[in-house]
Amino acid sequence: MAEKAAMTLIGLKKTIGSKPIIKGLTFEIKRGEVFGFLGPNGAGKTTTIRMMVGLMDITEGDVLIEGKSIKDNFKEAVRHVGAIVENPEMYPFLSGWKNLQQYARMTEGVSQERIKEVVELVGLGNAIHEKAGRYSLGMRQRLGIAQALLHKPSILILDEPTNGLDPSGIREIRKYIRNLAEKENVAVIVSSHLLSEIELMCDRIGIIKKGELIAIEDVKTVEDHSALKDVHIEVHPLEMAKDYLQSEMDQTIAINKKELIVSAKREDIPQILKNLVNRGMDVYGVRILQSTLEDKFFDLIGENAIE
Ligand SMILES: Nc1ncnc2c1ncn2[C@@H]1O[C@H](COP(=O)(O)OP(=O)(O)OP(=O)(O)O)[C@@H](O)[C@H]1O
Repeated sequence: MAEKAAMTLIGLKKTIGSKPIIKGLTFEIKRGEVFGFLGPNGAGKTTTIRMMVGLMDITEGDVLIEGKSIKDNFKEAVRHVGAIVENPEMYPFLSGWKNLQQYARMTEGVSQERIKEVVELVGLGNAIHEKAGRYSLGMRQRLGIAQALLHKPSILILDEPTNGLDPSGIREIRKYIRNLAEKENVAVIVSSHLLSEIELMCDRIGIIKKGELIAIEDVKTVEDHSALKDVHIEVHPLEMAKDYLQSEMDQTIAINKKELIVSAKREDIPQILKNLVNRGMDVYGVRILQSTLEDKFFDLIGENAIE
């Protein structure tokens, strides 16, 4: 999986007029990982991405791509980048295949073999021979990704790739993005203002708010079985269960409507339930509440997520 950094941001800043838009971003993205760049509208994702790909001047700091500074060594640096920042340009009256060939002609060293390979990677199959103008939004996105991959970049940057897609389109894009991070060992950066749309495709998510990076979260953190969790137990009689567990477990137990809320480790739950049942109490249900990445996201960016 993840290895050396494909892209490094060092104290990246952007000021427009006298307004600081990006206030010093420092982080790195490794090959083989899908990195989510998440933040509410106006947080500064597009501005950062435009600097990452050289579409906008950097006010201060730098972006290194495969170790090359985009400021000092622009040509060498952007050679490694494939990106879709605005809607991918394509000729609607040409097939997807012809579109790719057209593009390949303008790009150095792209073989016919490579075109076949990228079509395979994004799963366009036979649809590649249909006119691009008839493609669904999801298919257009995939053709755009194929195009961005032609020159074998080590970083692929997609600004809001799930925007406007329906749930099945999002599922498809997710599958192909994961697939190409693994098969092509590229670093993929996807931006979004909706956690739910990118959570399942990312290895890590960087959260940006008002031009600052406020957290980087591992998405696939292994569940910690020794951590205390709020266990909600629907049991009858409630008071009897409460008294029993309080004296037995020596801890405060809360009551929420018909449920007890016990703070316990996962491994202790079976014994707690057995004890209740053995003492003649009826257990109707058990739920474990754990804080999700979503809770964390809202905690971090605050209630006014959309500003
Ligand atoms: N040319 C500009 N002049 C002045 N302010 C700008 C300019 N471009 C962007 N901004 C401001 O910079 C901030 C960040 O914008 P940016 O488009 O990068 O955010 P974003 O996170 O990509 O949001 P969205 O999801 O809405 O695209 C916003 O407050 C925006 O108004």
